[in-house]
Order: sequence, then structure tokens, then C-alpha cells
Amino acid sequence: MGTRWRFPRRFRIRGAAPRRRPREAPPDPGLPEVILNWHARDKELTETGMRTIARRLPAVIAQASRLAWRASRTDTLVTVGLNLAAGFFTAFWLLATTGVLTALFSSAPTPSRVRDALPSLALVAGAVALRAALQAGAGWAQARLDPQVERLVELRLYEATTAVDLTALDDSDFLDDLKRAQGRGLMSAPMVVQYAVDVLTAAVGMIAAAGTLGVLHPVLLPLLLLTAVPEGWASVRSARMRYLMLLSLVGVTRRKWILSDLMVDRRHAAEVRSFTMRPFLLGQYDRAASYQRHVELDVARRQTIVKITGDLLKGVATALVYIALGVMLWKGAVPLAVAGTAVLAIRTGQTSLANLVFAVNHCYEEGLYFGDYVSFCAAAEERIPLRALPAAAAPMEKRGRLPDDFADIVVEDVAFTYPGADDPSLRGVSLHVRKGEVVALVGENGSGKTTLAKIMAGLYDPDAGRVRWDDVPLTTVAPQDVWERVAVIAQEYTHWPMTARQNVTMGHGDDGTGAPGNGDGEDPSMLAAARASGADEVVEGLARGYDTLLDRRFKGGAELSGGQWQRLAVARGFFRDAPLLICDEPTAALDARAEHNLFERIRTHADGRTVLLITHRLASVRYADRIYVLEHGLVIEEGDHAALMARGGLYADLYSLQAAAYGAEDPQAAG
Ligand SMILES: Nc1ncnc2c1ncn2[C@@H]1O[C@H](COP(=O)(O)OP(=O)(O)OP(=O)(O)O)[C@@H](O)[C@H]1O
Repeated sequence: MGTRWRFPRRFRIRGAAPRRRPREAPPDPGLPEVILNWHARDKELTETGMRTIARRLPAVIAQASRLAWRASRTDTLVTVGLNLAAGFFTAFWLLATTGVLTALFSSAPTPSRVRDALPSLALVAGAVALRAALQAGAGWAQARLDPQVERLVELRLYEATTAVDLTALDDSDFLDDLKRAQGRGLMSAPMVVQYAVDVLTAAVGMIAAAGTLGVLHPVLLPLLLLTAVPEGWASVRSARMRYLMLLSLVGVTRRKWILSDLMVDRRHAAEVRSFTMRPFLLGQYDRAASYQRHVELDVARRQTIVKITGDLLKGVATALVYIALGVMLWKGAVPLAVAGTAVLAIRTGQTSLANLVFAVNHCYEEGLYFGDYVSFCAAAEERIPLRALPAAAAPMEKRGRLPDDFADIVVEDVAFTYPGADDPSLRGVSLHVRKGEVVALVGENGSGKTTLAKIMAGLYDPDAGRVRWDDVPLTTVAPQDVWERVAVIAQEYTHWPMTARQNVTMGHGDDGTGAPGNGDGEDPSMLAAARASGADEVVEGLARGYDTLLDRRFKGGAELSGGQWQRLAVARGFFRDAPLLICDEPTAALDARAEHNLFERIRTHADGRTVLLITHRLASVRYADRIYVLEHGLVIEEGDHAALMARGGLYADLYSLQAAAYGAEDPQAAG
């Protein structure tokens, strides 16, 4: 930390135009790609010239207009209408100024000159006041558009991500696009609308000033454009310098993000201390921050030089314009009053032009990121299964109707490979579950148990084979129908950052509006589920009972142990009034007593449900009606405990290993 930082020559930004390929900071192998996604468009931006911008800008503005229109027609119309009207009054006051100046520069005595100027002066004052009012109104309508646009784009994204086929979320390309759309893409939506309106506003102001000049004298119009060139040049050059800088900082910014996350997140706090990692992390952060500071200061210096050059050139151009104006005045080509108005119009036009260049630059940049968002949403919507859409939106030839309960669930020759995986996870699995049975899936890690359970729960569609509830294949019914009839206690469950009550009742008649519990008495079925899972003991220890927020990041929030969280997850599964209960390693974090109670409950069919049980605790599957043993995605053994032990295969091996671990002291373990 103490050594002096030396700014590496090779990372200096040489200028706006990338004559050489821009150098990137050294990559950080193995680190997340978040920042790369964030800056995904930088390279494209560095290679973009004014011609490309001009060619593509209309499409960007059209896209922004469609978005604003869908967000709020009224506010869009008001914004555009008021801006156009304000432009009209800009031209009007400029022209009215000629009347004032003509009266003031006449040869009459001063009092009568002032008197003559008064009507035009009143017109100027009225036009200026009206223009200000119109601009304020346009600003208000534009400010109202922002949150409406944000809501629209966020809803579209989250509606798609919560409905896409689960395989989409296993697809790394899809996840990359999602990150980009969710981060920079979402942010760009209100900005692209805002800059599109700014482009319009500045263009209208510019046209008003140019039109006025054209009316005053045709030669004045090209003079205005002459003063605009240096400003436009400086602005585009400066923006491209910024893009190059961002590009060169990708690696460093990424490292800084990761380091800052490690230093502030409470998940890492204990390890940061116990492994005395503080000086290391701070040192690394300081190194990255110093480098970034040097790059940014270097660019700031260059940008200042460009700005000064632009201003100097603009000064020269403006001087040339005024000289030309003087010559025209001298030669009698324009009267003095017109020359006075021309000066005003040139100044107004210059300001609008500077705003126009700025807005065009930014509108184009944000448009690129917004394009990422739009194409991601379209791709995600393609990946929503037709069956998941309401019948009216997606009429299918033959929609099945799932029975409310079932007599049999049959899995026939099911095969499945995760997207991008080399090997199939299931290679032709068949099994059946009758109503009221407890059926167990066992097998070593990675044998395909969870995958099979997910297919049976309607979360994935098999690549081959099918799953039927009685005669109805799951792929012919709306997935929601399946999910409503299945309760899953998953191996990896979510610690919902909500109240204890919501953690149990989640998704069951809860529309997310946060309606509190019924105060005097809790829902009896929730209490029963909590009792059955041992979650009632967890809640008793919480300061506000079922109303306690289970998230330490919020004031008054509580944190639970791993086993306590699992009890809540089990309660959530029991609470759902579903005929099929899938328990995937439901006891991994439970203490011995809670585990025993849970398995007892499952053994007695958990209140008449049919249970599919996945567990490595083989002592608990002895009572299952049937046990399927999986290996490498295939069922290799099937039968009840006694039959499988007698067979002497994989099940018998695994069971004997566990039983031996408990030794002869456990009379039950011998089977
Ligand atoms: N989302 C995924 N994407 C790609 N491959 C996956 C995914 N989930 C699981 N797999 C692979 O599928 C195979 C079966 O995994 P699965 O989770 O079904 O096994 P399991 O029998 O439940 O294992 P465990 O006993 O460890 O829970 C494994 O090889 C695993 O690597």
C-alpha cells in the first residue's frame, strides 16, 4: 500500500479516435462477468462515428417513442405537443424582437421611439412567458413519463423471467443476456425516452432559431451552422474518450465490485475477520482504485484540452460570423435591427445545437443498451411454454385437464439432458406411484434423483418419454395446474426474506400485497403444518412470533440457523394442500429429534398424502412401499427394503455401510 503508484504507459488513453486498438486492462480470470456485461457495448461505442449515429438514430427514437406511447399516451402527447409549441414561440419572440429593435433604432425622438417599441415589447414578453410556461409543462409531463416507463419495462422483464421454461435459466447464454438486460438495459429505458425528448426539444429550438435567421436573411443560416461545427466535434470526441476509458477500466472496475462485495457483505464478514483478510482486501482495493483514479484524471485532462480547443474554434467561428454580419451591415445588406435579432438568434441556435449534439450522443448510447433489453425480453417470451399462457392467449389443439387427485402417477421411459450438458441426467427411467403410497428414490450423488423429482413436479419437460397422472400426460396441461397439486420440500430451498408466517404460507392464497395475519388466531392449517415440522418451536423463540421478519438486513429482522430454516421449509411443504408431496433431502440440516419426527410423519403418509421421498438416510426409507435405486440416470433396482436387501445390490451395499457406521450398539440398524 505504501509504494508509489506508477501509471502504466500502456494503459494511457491516446485520444478519442481509436487509431490503434484500445488496450484493455488485464483480465481477471475466473471472476464473474458482471462488469463485462455492464460494459458490453463499450467497444461498439468506441468504433461509432457521427455517420453511424445519424443512420441509426431514427430507429432508436422510434423505439423510444413506442415505449413512451405504451407507458402513457397522454404524457407522451403532452410532452411532444408542448415542446413543439415552445419552439413556435421561440421563433415568434425572435421575430418580434426585430420589431422592438426597428422602433428603437429609428430616427424619431427617444420618447416616441420607446412608445413605438412598446407593442412589440409586449409581444416579446408574452411570447417569452408563454414559452417558459410551455417548457415547464413539457418538463412536468416528461417527469411523469419516467416512472411509468420504468414500471412498464420492469414488469415486462419480471413477467418473462418468472414464466420462462426452467431450462432457460440453466442456459448460460440466456443468463448472460438476462444480466445485461436487467442491469444496464433496465436503467437505459427511461433514459432513452428522456434523451429522445431532449433531441426533439433541442431540434425544435434549433429549427426555430434557424428558421428565424432564414427569414431575416438567407446567408445568416449557414453562418449559424459554421459556429456549431466546433462544438459538435468537441462533444463527440469527448464522449468517445469516455467510452475508451470505460473499456480500459473493465477489468479494474470488475475487481473493485467484487472486492467491495467481499468487504461489505455480512456473509463474508466472519471469514474476513477470522482469516485476517482485511489488510489484503483493503490493499487490493486501493491498488485498483488508484489505477482507476489515474486513468480518469488522464482522461479528464484530455477532455479539458478538447473542450478548450472546441471553445477556441467556436470563438473564432463566432468572430467570423460577427465580422460577416458587420460587413453585411456596412454594405447595407441587412438593417441594424435585423442584425441585432440575428445575434440573438445565433446565440439561441448555438445553445440548442449544443444540447442537440449532447442529446443525440446519449440517446444513441442508451438506445444500444435498451436494444439489449428489448431483444432479451423477446427471446425470453419465446421461451415461455405455450401451455403456461392463458387459454385465450394461446389456444392449443388439445389441452388436458389434470384430475384433482390421482389414482396413479406413471413415469414412462423418461430421458433428460440439461441444456449445454454433455451427458444426459436421465436415460430412460420408468416408475409408478399409486395414491397413498410412500415411494423412495435413492442413489449416490449425481445419479438423477432431484432431476427426476423436478420432472415429476412439472418443473422440467422430459426430452423423451412422459409422465402421466392417470391418463393425462403432464405436457398437455398448464404447468400451474401441476404446481398447484404438488408440494415440494426442495433440497435447496429459499430463505425468503419475509415474515415467518409468509415463509410458511408463501404462494398459497397470498397475492404478495403483504396482508398481515389474522391477529387473534392464526390459520389452523398453518399452525398444524408448523407443529408437524417443528417450525412452531422456532417461531416461539422469535420476538414477534409469526410476524417476525426473517432477514437481518432490516431493522428488527431475525436470523435463523440452518436447521431452523429447514423446519420452515418443511412447514411450507406440509401447509400446501396438495395430493403429492415431494421431499428432496428434507432433513439434511435437522437435529436427530426433528429428523426422527419428520420421518415418522412421512411414514404415516403425512395426513393421507402420497409421498415421493429422496434421502440418503437409508434407515428412513425402510418403511417405503417401494424403493427405486438410481445410478447414472437409470433405475437399476426396484422393490421394498426386504427385497432389495435380499438382492444384495447397490442398495444393500449402501444400507450396510450406513448400518455398520452405527455399529452393533444400535439394535435397529441391523435391519
Ligand atoms: N442445472 C443443471 N445443469 C446442468 N447439469 C445439472 C443441473 N442440475 C443437475 N445437473 C447434473 O445432472 C446430474 C443429476 O443431478 P441430480 O441433482 O438429479 O442428482 P441427485 O441424484 O439428486 O444428486 P444428489 O444426491 O447429490 O442430490 C448430475 O450429473 C448433475 O451434475
